Amino acid sequence: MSQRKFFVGGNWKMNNLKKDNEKLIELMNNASINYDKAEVLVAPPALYIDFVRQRLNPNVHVAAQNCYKLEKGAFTGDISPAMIKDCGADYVILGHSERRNVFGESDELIGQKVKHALDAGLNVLPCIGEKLEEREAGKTEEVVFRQMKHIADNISDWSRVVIAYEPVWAIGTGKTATPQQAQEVHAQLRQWLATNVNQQVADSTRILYGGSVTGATAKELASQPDIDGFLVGGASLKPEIIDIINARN
Ligand SMILES: O=C(CO)COP(=O)(O)O
Repeated sequence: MSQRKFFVGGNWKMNNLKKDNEKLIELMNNASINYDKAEVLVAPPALYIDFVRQRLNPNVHVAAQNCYKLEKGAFTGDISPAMIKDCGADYVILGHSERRNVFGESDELIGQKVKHALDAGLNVLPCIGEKLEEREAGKTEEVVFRQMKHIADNISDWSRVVIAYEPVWAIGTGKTATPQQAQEVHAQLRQWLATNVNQQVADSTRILYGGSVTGATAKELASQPDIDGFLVGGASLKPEIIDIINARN
C-alpha cells in the first residue's frame, strides 16, 4: 500500500435543502471516522458552503463544486475562489464531467480555473474521464491524457492537488468501473505524471476514482495500488458514505 493518504470526497451536486444538510452533517459528525487514516471532504452547493462549514466537524474539508477563473467582476451567477475561501471552504472541484458536458466547459477554461484557484490559495480537485463512446473507440488513454495535460500545465503546486478519474459512463449510472478497469487507467495516469511532470509528483499525488461508488464496491476498489480514494456522488447523500470513508480500515 502506498504512503498516499486515503481521500474520500462527497460531491453533493445540486441536491438537498438545509434540513437535509443538517441530517447529513449530524450523520457525519457522529460517525466513527479515523481522520489519521482518511482525509474527508464534502462539496455542497455553493449557497450552503457557509451553513455546512459552521456545523460540520472541522476535520472535514468543505469544497465548492466549481468556480470562475477570475477574482471578481461582472460575471453574473458565478463565484470566485476568494469568495469560497471567505466562506470557510478550502477546496474546489473543477472540470467535473457535468461541468464539461452539461455546461460545455472546455479543457482550456478548466485549465485557467485550476491556475487561478491555486494562485488564490485554494486546494483543487480537478476531474477527468472519458465518455462511453470514447472508451468503446479505444480512446480512453488519449482523452484522459489530453484532459490531464491542460490541467497539469496550469499547476504551480502539486501538494494542493488531488485528481479524480471519473469515467462519464460510470457516473450516476450504477455501472461502477471494475477494480481492474479503474486500476488500469489510474496506473496510466500515474505513469503520465512520472513522464510529463516528475516521479515525485507521480508518487505523491492522490488519484481518486469516481462513478457509482457504493459501500458495497468501495473496499475492493480501495485495495488497488493506484486508487487512492473516491469522489462519490449519490452514495455521499446516504449513510453508506461512512462505509466508503472507512473502506481501507
Ligand atoms: O460524479 C460523481 C462524483 O463527482 C460520481 O457520481 P455517482 O457516485 O452518483 O456516480
